[in-house]
Amino acid sequence: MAPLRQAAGASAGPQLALAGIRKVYASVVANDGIDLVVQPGEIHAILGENGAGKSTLMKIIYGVTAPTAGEIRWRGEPVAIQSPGHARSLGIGMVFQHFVLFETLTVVQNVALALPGRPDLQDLAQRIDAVGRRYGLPVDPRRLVHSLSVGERQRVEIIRCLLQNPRLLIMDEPTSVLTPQAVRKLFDTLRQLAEEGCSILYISHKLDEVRELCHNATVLRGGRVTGHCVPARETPASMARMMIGKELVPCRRGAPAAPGEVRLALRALTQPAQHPFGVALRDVALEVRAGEIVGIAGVSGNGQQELLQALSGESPLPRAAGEAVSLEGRPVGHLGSGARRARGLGFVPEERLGRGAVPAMSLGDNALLTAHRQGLVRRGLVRRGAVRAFARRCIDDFAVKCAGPQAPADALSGGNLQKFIVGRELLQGPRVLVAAQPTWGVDVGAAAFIRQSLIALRDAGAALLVVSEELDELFEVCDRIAVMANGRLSPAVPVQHTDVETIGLWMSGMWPEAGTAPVAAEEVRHVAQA
Ligand SMILES: Nc1ncnc2c1ncn2[C@@H]1O[C@H](COP(=O)(O)OP(=O)(O)OP(=O)(O)O)[C@@H](O)[C@H]1O
Repeated sequence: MAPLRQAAGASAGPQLALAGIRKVYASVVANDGIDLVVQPGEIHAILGENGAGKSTLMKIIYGVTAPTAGEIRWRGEPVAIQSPGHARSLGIGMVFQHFVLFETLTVVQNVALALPGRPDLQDLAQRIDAVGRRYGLPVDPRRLVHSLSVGERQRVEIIRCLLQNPRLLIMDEPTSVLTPQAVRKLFDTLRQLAEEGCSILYISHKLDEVRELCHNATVLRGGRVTGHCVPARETPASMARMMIGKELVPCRRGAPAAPGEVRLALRALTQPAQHPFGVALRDVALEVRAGEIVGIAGVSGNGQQELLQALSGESPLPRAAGEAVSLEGRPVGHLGSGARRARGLGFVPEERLGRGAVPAMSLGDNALLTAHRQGLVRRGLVRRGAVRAFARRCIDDFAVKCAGPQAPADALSGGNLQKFIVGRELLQGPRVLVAAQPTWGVDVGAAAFIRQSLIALRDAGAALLVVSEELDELFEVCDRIAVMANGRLSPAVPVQHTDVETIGLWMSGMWPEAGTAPVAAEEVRHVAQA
């Protein structure tokens, strides 16, 4: 662990001071009298369960939304931040969880769009190079964004902020899409920035990372500040306790039941890239049996999205050949998503707003979209009472914080909507469940609960395929793990025969071919270095 450093320039007076910040949405008090002080050079974590009010507070600081009451002091002066442009002019930058870059433009064109006036592109490219070198964020300004990895795209976002010389950088869940190596690099950059006096507000559910990086932390619960701590003096478990107000129950995975019959099979699934930036699937083969959870690891952008589309049948583009995907021995590759769901497939997509749920529709109507076979429709008529009751069960069983089944999906915090979508699929008792990033953006308590629910579904005899970028999560819930790299899928190996390091190395596409003995991490590294 990196040694705890004192925030640089802590004596210069606060960079940011919030007093009594309150934000009321129609039916929810999202922030309720929040006080927060951030010193120059301080890396300050904001911790809290899903729906605690973290994003709302950051949106207020970045001028996206106005507080209902309270005072913001920026470098000692009271200020009303009117817009993100105003925030940037003050020296406040924000890197959003979902990057906002134009894929068909180059790096330098993207950066130019965020700067005032019409900067000279050649001069700007040199400045990008210079900032990249200074902070260890190498990226070629002439490259098109679509050709960059997620880690490189994040570098572009950070460079874009740095070119505006921020005094405060807000980072919302910055590591959720990064490889462990990219996380190390990001932390080096953030520490360097802090040493130069830039303050950083850091939102994350990954408590071990918070412990390693952040000088101080403020804990929110129910829109209020409920605690402060120095993360280096805490454990992830003690911080989780502060966040959720009780002891975190670790996930328990008993011995797997002997797996039963093959429920989901992929056979020689090959398909060309479906758009210029897509990935071709090459000879993908996999079997998932009743009573087991198979995980698919890999860095995003290696064909996972294409694989998920081939599995769900959602893609409007030509589908796979029928026999390439089969459910319980019957070919379904040619069928659409409705027909597959009718055969017992449940699906939790990666993208919750837009794919997992229709933003403007109520939770009840969103439940109806995939669960209508659960007695919610009779003789072609929607049974409104049954719809409400089903949505209510999802809300209660999965502790979704919301105003009720009538709440629109886009009024929920990210983590709460994720819990609702997972609940909706699990409560249908699917025979096969395909789940992509099931705990993405979900707080530690809810993530443990979701993982336990996946294991319970396995123990009830379902076959589960979990696609996740979080290796720890895959090792916690899965019986076997495969790796996706460049459109190919490795053999699925039992978790007890592999480790995080080996799977991490397989992500570069180097794994032993089927039929040969599993290769240890040491050997793969040796080959990779040769
Ligand atoms: N536009 C909105 N309209 C109505 N309610 C909202 C809106 N945005 C947020 N809320 C509510 O405000 C509360 C706080 O949400 P916020 O997104 O700030 O939480 P969070 O701590 O960032 O959660 P997460 O970790 O899940 O992202 C939640 O109850 C949420 O439902």
